[in-house]
Formats: sequence, C-alpha cells, structure tokens
Amino acid sequence: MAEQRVFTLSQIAQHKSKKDCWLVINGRVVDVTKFLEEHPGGDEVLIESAGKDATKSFEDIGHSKAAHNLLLKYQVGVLQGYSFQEADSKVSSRNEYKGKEMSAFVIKDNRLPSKYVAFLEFFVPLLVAGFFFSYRYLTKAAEITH
Ligand code: HEM
Repeated sequence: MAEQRVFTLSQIAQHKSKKDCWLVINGRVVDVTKFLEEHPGGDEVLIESAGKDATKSFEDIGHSKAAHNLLLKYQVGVLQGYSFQEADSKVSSRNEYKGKEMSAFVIKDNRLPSKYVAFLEFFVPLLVAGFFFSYRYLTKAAEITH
C-alpha cells in the first residue's frame, strides 16, 4: 500500500530541484526524481511544478490509467488533510474512513426466481391445453344440441 506519511505544502516546497523533485497530485505526494528522465512529457514540465501542487497540470493533460497507477509507485506520502483508504479510492479528508471495515456484500439468491420459472414452465402449457380442450368440448357439445 502507498505511503501515508503526512507532509505540509511548505515541507513539499523544499523538494523542488532536478535532484530532488516532489509534486502533489490529488493529495498524493510523489517523489518523481527517478522518473524525470522517463516521463513521456519530458522532465521540464515536472521540474516547473516541483515542490508544488501539480494536480491541475496533471489532470489537464488527461493522463492515462497507467499514469495514475504510476503515482502510487512514486508516492511518498499524503498532503496534510488528505487520507486514502486504499489504492484507488477517492480522497477523504481527515482520516474520516479510518478503521472502517470493508462493507459486506450480498450474493443474490436466485433460487427463488428459478422456482417460479419452473412453475410457470410446467403449469402455463397445462393451463393453455386445459382451456383448449374445454373450449373444444364445449363447442362440440353445443354443435350436438343444435
Ligand atoms: C506537472 C505534472 C505533469 C505534467 C504537466 C505532465 C505532462 C505530460 C505530457 C504533456 C504528456 C504527453 C506526452 C506526449 O504525448 O508526448 C505526459 C505523458 C505522460 N505522463 Fe505526464 N505530466 C505530469 C506529471 C506526471 C506524473 C507525476 C506522472 C507519473 C508519475 C506522469 C506520467 C505520464 C505518463 C505515463 C505519460 C504517457 C501518456 C499516458 O500514459 O498518459 N506524468 N505527461
């Protein structure tokens, strides 16, 4: 799981060089020093935002899911006031979800509907046949009487 060390913006602002480059993206503090050379968008854009909240620049590009996943790889902590329950969860402020257990989920019991289906499959043709034969019987009976 990604690092949960808490940093303030002024602490992050200390890491604004090519040799020590941190950014804040969506509340995650990422150390991209080792990623500068690899960044497909070039190192300049990262260095420009070094030590700052680069969320807007990051989101404006429309980075892929892979790029978002890389944030987790380079994450060294969170910006003060942010907390993350798990890798992909939305930001929740001030540990609001801390200690919350995984919510239970219910597997839908589909035995009941299939019973109804069996009932219908059996009785509906029987009823139709019943109606048909009673209709035939009654019309025949009516013919004889006339
Ligand atoms: C100031 C913040 C950032 C800016 C302005 C920025 C800008 C860009 C730009 C312009 C491209 C497009 C390159 C091209 O198509 O030629 C790009 C691609 C990419 N960036 Fe960034 N970037 C930023 C931060 C990051 C961070 C922090 C990561 C990951 C740790 C990252 C990962 C990637 C990846 C993987 C691509 C390849 C395309 C994709 O998968 O979306 N970027 N970036």
